[in-house]
Amino acid sequence: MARGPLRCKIGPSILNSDLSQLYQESQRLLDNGADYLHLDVMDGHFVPNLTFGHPIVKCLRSKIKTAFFETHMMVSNPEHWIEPMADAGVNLYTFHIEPVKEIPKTCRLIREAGMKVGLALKPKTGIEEVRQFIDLADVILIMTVEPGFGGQKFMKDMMPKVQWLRHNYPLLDIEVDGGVGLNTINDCSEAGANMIVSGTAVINAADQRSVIASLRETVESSIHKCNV
Ligand SMILES: O=C(CO)[C@H](O)[C@H](O)COP(=O)(O)O
Ligand SMILES: [Fe+2]
Repeated sequence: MARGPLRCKIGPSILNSDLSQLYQESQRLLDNGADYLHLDVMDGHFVPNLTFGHPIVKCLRSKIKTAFFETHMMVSNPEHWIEPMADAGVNLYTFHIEPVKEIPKTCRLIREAGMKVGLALKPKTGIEEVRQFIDLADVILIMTVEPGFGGQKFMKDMMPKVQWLRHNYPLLDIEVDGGVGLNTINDCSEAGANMIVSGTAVINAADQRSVIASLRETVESSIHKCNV
C-alpha cells in the first residue's frame, strides 16, 4: 500500500447531530472546515444500537457530490454491505475486524468495489490482531470508546496502540474515534494519530469552525515536530 505524505484530516461524526437535518448538518460541517464525513453505520447486532444504512448514505451523496465519505461499519457482516455502500458513493469503507473470518478477502472486495480500506479495532482488541493485515489497509482505526454510542469518555489507555502503529508505520493513516475533542486531542496527536473523528465535541460546539481549526492546529503541530 503506497503511503504518504502524512496529513492531518478532521472527520466529524454526524452520529449525535439532528439526523432529521442530515444534509444541512453535514454541509455545515464541511463549510466549517471538515476534511471528510465519518458516517457511523450500526446494525443493532455487532453493537447495541441502530443508525442508518446505504439508502441514507446514497441520499446524502446525491446532495453532497464531492466530499470524502467514510462509513464506519459497526456491523456483524461487513462483507454484505460492500457493493451497496460503493454504489452509494462511499470513499473509505472502515470495518471492524472482530467478526470477520476472511479479512484479506474482504479488503480485496472493498478495493475491487472502488473504495479505500479501513480496519477498525474495538478497545479490547490488541494490535497483534491487525498486525498482519496493515499492509492491506489505507487506514487503521483505533476506537477510543466501546463502539455503539456517541458522547462517551475517551479511553486514554488506547494510546499505546496508536504509538506502536506510528512508530512502526510512519506514513500510515491512523484514525482515532470516540470521546475526541479539545480536552483529549493532545493525547491523540502526541501518540501519532493524524485522522481525527470527533462527534459531540464538534456537533455541540457553539463555534464549530473554531473547534475544527483547534483540533487541526494541535495535530499539525505534532506532525511538524515529527518531521523536523
Ligand atoms: O463510532 C462512534 C461510536 O461508536 C462515533 O464515531 C463516536 O462515538 C463519535 O462520537 P463522540 O466524539 O461523541 O464520541
Ligand atoms: Fe465512528
